[in-house]
Amino acid sequence: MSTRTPLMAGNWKMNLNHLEAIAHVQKLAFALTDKDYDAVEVAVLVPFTDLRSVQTLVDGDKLKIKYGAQDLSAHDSGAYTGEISGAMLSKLKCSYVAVGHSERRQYHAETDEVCNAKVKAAFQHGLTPILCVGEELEVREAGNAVAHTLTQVEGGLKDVPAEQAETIVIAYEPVWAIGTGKVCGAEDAQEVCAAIRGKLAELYSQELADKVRIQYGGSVKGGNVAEIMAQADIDGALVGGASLDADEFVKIIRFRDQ
Ligand SMILES: O=C[C@H](O)COP(=O)(O)O
Repeated sequence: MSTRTPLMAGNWKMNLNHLEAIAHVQKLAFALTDKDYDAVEVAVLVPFTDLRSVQTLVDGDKLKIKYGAQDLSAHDSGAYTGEISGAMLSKLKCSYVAVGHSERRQYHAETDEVCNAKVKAAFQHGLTPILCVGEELEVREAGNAVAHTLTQVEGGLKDVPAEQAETIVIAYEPVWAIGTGKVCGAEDAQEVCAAIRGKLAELYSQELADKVRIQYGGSVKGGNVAEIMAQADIDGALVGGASLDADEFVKIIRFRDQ
């Protein structure tokens, strides 16, 4: 049986200002119990402008909710207007940072090379990257979902040493299932997640592959999370829309009760 602790991460995307963020995290914290935290790791990936507020709340109330950002710069510092470095996120005690979310790849032209540089920057600053991968609809329809996704995994991990790679989180998010209400069938998601684990074994070792947490993302809700989490190679969810509703996100965290 897997010893991987499930990671349920809410990606708020560009939602909730710093005041709304406090209210939302307080609501989550009020609902969650030690039993929840013993079974599942809970994280929120928030807009940069929310980080300080969330940090203050988490620190002040000694909350067990982890937090992080949705992107970081590949650079450490310098003339990169509008960018936020890994060092800055680390200073705010972020645990996680998403890298290569499909919305970054699509709207900001992030390539596998850029994602690879960001994965390295995250590790360099003590952050755990959540590397997002997944195919567009036409790629799936052409039968190339696995090959496409594995290319992204390999590209994102290029020259990343094993001692870092073993702590990465990979989120498999088929682009056509994001925010559309169309969930990837649990068996289809398992097929790709198993292939990702196989690729990690090929690139590193089976022992390392067995340690890495692989999330599924794409229209996850309380009503479908149990079936997704029942798959052998799925170790959590990266949740967009449903994470903005505290009650729904709590249901996802309590997937064993659904
Ligand atoms: O990062 C989260 C994913 O993009 C999934 O978003 P969604 O749950 O709204 O489909």
